[in-house]
Amino acid sequence: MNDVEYLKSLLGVYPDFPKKGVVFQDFIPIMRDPVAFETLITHFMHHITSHTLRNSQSSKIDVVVGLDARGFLLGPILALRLGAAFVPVRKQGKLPGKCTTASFEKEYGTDSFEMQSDSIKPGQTVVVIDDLIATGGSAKAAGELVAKQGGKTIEYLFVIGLPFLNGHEKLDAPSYSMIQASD
Ligand SMILES: O=P(O)(O)OC[C@H]1O[C@H](OP(=O)(O)OP(=O)(O)O)[C@H](O)[C@@H]1O
Ligand SMILES: Nc1ncnc2[nH]cnc12
Repeated sequence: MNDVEYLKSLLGVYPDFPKKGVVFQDFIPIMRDPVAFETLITHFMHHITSHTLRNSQSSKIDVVVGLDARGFLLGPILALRLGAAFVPVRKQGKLPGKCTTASFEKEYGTDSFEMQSDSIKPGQTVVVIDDLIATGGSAKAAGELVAKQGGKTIEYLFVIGLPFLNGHEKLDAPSYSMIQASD
C-alpha cells in the first residue's frame, strides 16, 4: 500500500451526512495518527516543491490561504514549513476590520466568504488549501478574494477530491487533490 492508499484507508466515510444523498468524507482520523498526519504534510510539501513551484515557474510561495474551517487545520502548518504567510478565509461576519466578500453555492447550501482586505499584496504568489473540493464553489470564491487583492493563485490544494462533481473546472488555476473519493 502506498502513502496515498494508506491515508485513504484512514478516512471516515459517512453516508447521508449532513443531509440525505451526501457521502461525507472525513479526513480528521488522519490527524489522530501523528505518523499519518506527518505523511500527509510531507506529501503536500513534496508536491509543492517538486510540482507546484516548477510548473508555475515561481521561485516561492508568499501566502497560504486556508478555508474555514478545516483548511485552518492544514494551512498554518504548510505556511510555517514554506516560510510563507498564512491568511484565513472565513465565513461572513467573523473577521474584524475592512473585508472583501465573495458568495458561493456548495454541495449542500449557500454561503459567503471573507478575507481581511490588507491580507495579500499585489503580485504575491498564493496557494489555497482546504480539506476537500466538492462542487468547487468554496475554492472558487476564495480564488476571487485572492484575485481582488491582486494575488496570483498558482494552485489549489485539497486532501480529498470528489472527481464526479468536476469542481476543479470552476477554478482559475490548476488543482491537486491527494486522494480521489469514489462516492
Ligand atoms: O467544493 P464545495 O462544494 O464548495 O465544498 C467544499 C467545502 O465544503 C466543506 O466545508 P463545509 O461547507 O462543510 O464547512 P465547514 O468546513 O465549516 O464544516 C469542505 O470543508 C469545503 O470547505
Ligand atoms: N462529501 C463531502 N464530504 C465532506 N465535506 C464536504 N463538503 C461538501 N461535500 C462534502
